[in-house]
This record gives sequence, structure tokens and C-alpha cells, in this order.
Amino acid sequence: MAPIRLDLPTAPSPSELRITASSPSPSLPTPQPPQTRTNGLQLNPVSLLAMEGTPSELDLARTPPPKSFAPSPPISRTASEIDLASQGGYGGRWGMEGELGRFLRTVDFAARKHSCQRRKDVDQTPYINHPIAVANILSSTGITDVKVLQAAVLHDTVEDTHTTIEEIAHLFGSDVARIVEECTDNTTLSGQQRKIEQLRSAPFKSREAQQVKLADKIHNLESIRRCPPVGWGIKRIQAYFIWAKQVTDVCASAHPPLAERLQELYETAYTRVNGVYYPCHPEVCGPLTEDEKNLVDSRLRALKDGQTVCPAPIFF
Ligand SMILES: Nc1nc2c(ncn2[C@@H]2O[C@H](COP(=O)(O)OP(=O)(O)O)[C@@H](OP(=O)(O)OP(=O)(O)O)[C@H]2O)c(=O)[nH]1
Repeated sequence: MAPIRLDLPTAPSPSELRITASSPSPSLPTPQPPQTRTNGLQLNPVSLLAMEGTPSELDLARTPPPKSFAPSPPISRTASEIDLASQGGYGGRWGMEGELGRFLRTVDFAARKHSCQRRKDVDQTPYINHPIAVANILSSTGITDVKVLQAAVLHDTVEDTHTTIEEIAHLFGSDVARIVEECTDNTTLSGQQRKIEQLRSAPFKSREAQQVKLADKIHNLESIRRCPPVGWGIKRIQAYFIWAKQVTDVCASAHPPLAERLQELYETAYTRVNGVYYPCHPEVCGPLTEDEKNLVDSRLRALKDGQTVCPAPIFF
């Protein structure tokens, strides 16, 4: 296949993006240990440790939270959050909470936080579908640690809603808060700087955060293949795939089943623009068979007819 030139108006070129943990580019910041803060909010590890010990989550479930444990008020609260507050908050009055209950409480919290948001696809899928899908991808590939699944559900709340790490620590414990914090981009950086920073910091993240990252990328990449964000052309799609592969290659050892699934995606994902078939990842994608062309075409035909492909399985 002829090499495809990538002019990236909104994202760095592959060569700009390609960095390795062992040989950081001199233009990039020196690798640091896992960050202590990502978006201007101070997270005090000592206070988090204190929170972890007393009161325990069980105590929180049995008794109404003291004032100091009330979640910090968001800048503007949605009706569903106000509704939640009027019920006495989380962790409440109805007795002990098991692991499943804690997970459902996490999903409920994330759903309220993301309630006004939609994905960028043509169907404007509710945003909460994404974090739920990320948790589902982890669970379906053998991750049973409920804290990792909770962090997956919460992974975009701090970055994309008025949620703080402290609020998550209060409600779900410091382990979950730490993973969420590691998965939170510094929103004061530009989109391109955030991508470079994700690459730089990926090797230093905990195994749990790397697992969430892998699943996050799987869902974003599969979403792009199935139903790209509105306005994304082939160059942007390919730039995202190239960058995502660099990030996920660094995290691959955190959960090999996810890494295998990603590799298959990089090798087989195609799209079509103006009648021309393009590999989503121009460097590792193999040639397209006639059957695969039909698959690409049927997906695009469905979109053109105004039908949605989103009810298709979350992943395949
Ligand atoms: N594929 C896809 N992505 C969508 C959609 N709706 C929202 N997104 C989000 O958009 C981001 C990817 O688009 P970019 O162009 O790279 O990011 P940007 O708009 O924020 O600069 C991802 O967020 P992110 O937190 O920046 O994730 P990541 O960059 O860490 O992967 C992804 O979760 C959608 O319908 N499809």
C-alpha cells in the first residue's frame, strides 16, 4: 500500500507524537513520578489516607455523612444532583452496602454527573454510555477488581464535569480517587499538549490506571471505526489511531487481553472516504479483503440512510 501522508491540522504528526519512555524527546518535559495533581485541584495524600481509615466505607453506609464528608458543591448543579442531595446524599440511610451496591452507586453518580453531555458522534449518544462501556470492556476481559471498574465508570467525571478528586475520595475511597486522578488529563493544556503529556506519563501510571487507559482507548477507537465523531476526516482518524497505539503500546503489559484486542483493531480497522478505503492505522493495518470492503460499505450505507449503527454490540 502506498504510504499515506498525514497533514495534521489539529493533531501532531506521527513523528512528532512518536516518543518512547527510554528516549524522551529533548523538547518534552522530563519524566516525573505519577502526578500529584492534574487539573489545578490539590489532592492531599495524607488527608486521603486519613479518609480511608476513618470512618470506613461501611460506617459511611450506615450513618448519614458528617458535614465535612458532604461532596463539595459543583459550580452549577444539575437537577439530578439536586434531586440526589434532597435524598440525603450517598451512602445513606438504607443499611449496609455490598460490592455490587457500591458499583451501582458509582454508575448512578457518574450518570448524574454526565447527564447533560453527549458523545461527538452523529447520534449524539449519551456520554455515560462511554464510561459504562469502558467498565464493561474491563470486566469482560477478566478484570474483577471493583475499584478498577468504579474508576473506569468515573474516569471522565473530573476531566469533563464539575467533579473533584476530593469528592470522589469522599464517596468512593482514596484508591478509586487515585486511579481516576491518574486518568484525568490536565485541562489547562491544549489538545495537542494533552496528547503529548499522555504519551510522556503513560509509563509512570499504576497498573490499574493503565488498564483503564487501555479500555478507554479500545472504546474510543471502536467508536471511531463504527461511527466517527462529526467532522472527523481521514487525517484526524489516522492521527488518533497512530497516537492511541503509541499510548497503548506503553500500557500493553498491564492487561495482555486488552492489548491483543487493540492490536487486532489496529491491524483490521478500515474506513472509507469519498469512495476510497483507508486503513485507520496506516502503518500496521493489512490489506482489505472484498468481504471487509462490504462490511465497511454496509456500515457507511447504514449511516447514509439515516440509520444508526450504535445499537450494534458495544464491542465486537
Ligand atoms: N471516538 C470518540 N471519541 C469521543 C466521542 N465523543 C467524545 N469523545 C472524546 O473525544 C476525545 C477524542 O477526541 P480528540 O480530538 O482527541 O480530543 P479533544 O477533542 O478533546 O481534543 C476523547 O476524549 P479524551 O478524554 O480526550 O480521550 P483520549 O484522548 O484520552 O483518548 C473521547 O472520549 C465519540 O463519539 N467518539
